[in-house]
Amino acid sequence: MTEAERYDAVVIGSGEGGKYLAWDMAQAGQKVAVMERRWIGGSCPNINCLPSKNEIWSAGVAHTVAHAGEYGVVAGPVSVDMKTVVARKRAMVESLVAFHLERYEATGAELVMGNARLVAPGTIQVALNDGGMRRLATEKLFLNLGTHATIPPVPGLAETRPLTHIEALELDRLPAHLIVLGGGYVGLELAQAYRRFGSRVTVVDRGPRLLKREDEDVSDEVRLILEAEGVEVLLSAEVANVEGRSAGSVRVTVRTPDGSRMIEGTDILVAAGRTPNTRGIGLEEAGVALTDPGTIKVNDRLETTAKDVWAIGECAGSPQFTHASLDDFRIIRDNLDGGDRTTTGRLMPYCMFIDPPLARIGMSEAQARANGMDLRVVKLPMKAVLRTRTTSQTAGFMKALVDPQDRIAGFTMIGSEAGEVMAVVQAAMLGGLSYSVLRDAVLAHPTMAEGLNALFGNVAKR
Ligand SMILES: Cc1cc2nc3c(=O)[nH]c(=O)nc-3n(C[C@H](O)[C@H](O)[C@H](O)COP(=O)(O)OP(=O)(O)OC[C@H]3O[C@@H](n4cnc5c(N)ncnc54)[C@H](O)[C@@H]3O)c2cc1C
Ligand SMILES: NC(=O)c1ccc[n+]([C@@H]2O[C@H](COP(=O)([O-])OP(=O)(O)OC[C@H]3O[C@@H](n4cnc5c(N)ncnc54)[C@H](O)[C@@H]3O)[C@@H](O)[C@H]2O)c1
Repeated sequence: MTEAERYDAVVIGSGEGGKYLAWDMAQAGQKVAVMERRWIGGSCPNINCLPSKNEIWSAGVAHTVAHAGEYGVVAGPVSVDMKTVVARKRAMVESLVAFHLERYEATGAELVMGNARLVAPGTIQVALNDGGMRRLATEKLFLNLGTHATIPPVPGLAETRPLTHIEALELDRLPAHLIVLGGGYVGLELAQAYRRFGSRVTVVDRGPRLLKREDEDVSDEVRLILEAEGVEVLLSAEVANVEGRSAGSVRVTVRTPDGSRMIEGTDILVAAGRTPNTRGIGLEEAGVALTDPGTIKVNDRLETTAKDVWAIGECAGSPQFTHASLDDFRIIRDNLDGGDRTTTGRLMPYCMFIDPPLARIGMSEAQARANGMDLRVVKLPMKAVLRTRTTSQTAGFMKALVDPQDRIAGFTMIGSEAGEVMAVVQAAMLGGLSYSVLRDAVLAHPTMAEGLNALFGNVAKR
């Protein structure tokens, strides 16, 4: 066996947090290597966030053009060329990969393309993609392994060769009837996009409502928005079996409270949650314990059960967002620098990119009530925000929770520009400001954020 090459730090997986950590440590003069088996820069730029938002934007353009007449603009019949949709996305991904390669070059972090596994504590073996093997020994090890789409153990499902988000974002043809298994983030974003491209779309979820982490009024509004565009939504629908072949003909038998039903489609997309990439790579043998769902066991400083081994992002059970993985990097970096930062209590915003988008920061109303919190809840329909009258985007609402000390405990918005408006509220929350600051701020007219004046104007005084 060849002697291991020595490194100060090795990162397995070039996801968001891992690559920033590698670049940061390498720039500080350390000898750092990043092992990546496929996606240079991780999932976000290659197969997840940015490719999906790219194609969702194309779908939005199709929708706008199809509805141009409502705005007095005369356009001809609309058709979508999926080959061009995918080509635009691929060009973006290529440019992002090039950007990442430049960062590796500039920082001096070494990118090693291959499949890595731990063969002993602190020793990693990489099966190189272009053949051969390398062994690296490291002082510090960072695991940024990510997750992959879960294929639920539904009889016949795997045999249909279902699409996951990866293949769905590479489709250069339009499915005639796309069945989407799972009404969460991935399922709903892609369901609306494919509906806008021109597919018939049916979403099947076993839960009694969409987006179970959100309040019921939020789930109901999202469902109304999607159904208004012709997306069929089947809830409390347990999938009994699936037959056929995706990209051809699939038959999905579902059991609902109203009895069994068969849905026939041409393609099936599985969007039923994620499974960590933590099995079979020697983690437990090297003292890195896993939790029951297979995420890496970490404390609130993202330290694993093994000495000098940290975990980052989805494989560490962090919230499944790119910005969470990025913040994991900051926590580890600052603690290595003598700081004392933890993941406890961090504010984690998110935005689901259906149109109009759903954004949330802080608590939901249901969470607050379950915690017995004494909160004032205020709501404002988006049609009360005058900007929406100018754009005809009146669907949705804003909702805020205000605590007894007049601080904002949570904010949810379904509406145009929701992610941007949420950032304003987030800044107020981070600053510990009273809700009255947003109620009384002079906000530019007519903007979506201007609605915050009226929303917080509804808070009853104590
Ligand atoms: C369709 C979709 C859309 C999304 N959209 C958004 C969004 O809009 N906004 C948002 O915030 N989040 C979004 N997410 C979630 C987001 O993409 C992830 O939370 C984010 O990319 C963080 O990932 P990570 O850092 O944990 O790991 P990843 O970025 O997944 O990186 C892990 C890397 O490790 C590599 N790897 C794993 N095992 C090995 C091994 N043994 N050897 C070598 N390499 C290995 C993998 O190839 C991968 O590149 C979306 C997810 C999906 C599925
Ligand atoms: N815009 C964003 O930030 C964005 C976009 C996409 C994904 N993501 C992240 O990725 C994560 C994973 O997304 P996801 O959509 O795969 O998971 P999810 O957890 O959001 O939704 C999965 C859905 O599938 C349903 N489901 C599971 N098994 C089923 C079965 N056998 N039959 C019918 N329904 C079933 C669940 O009830 C749930 O509603 C999200 O939680 C999110 O954190 C974020």
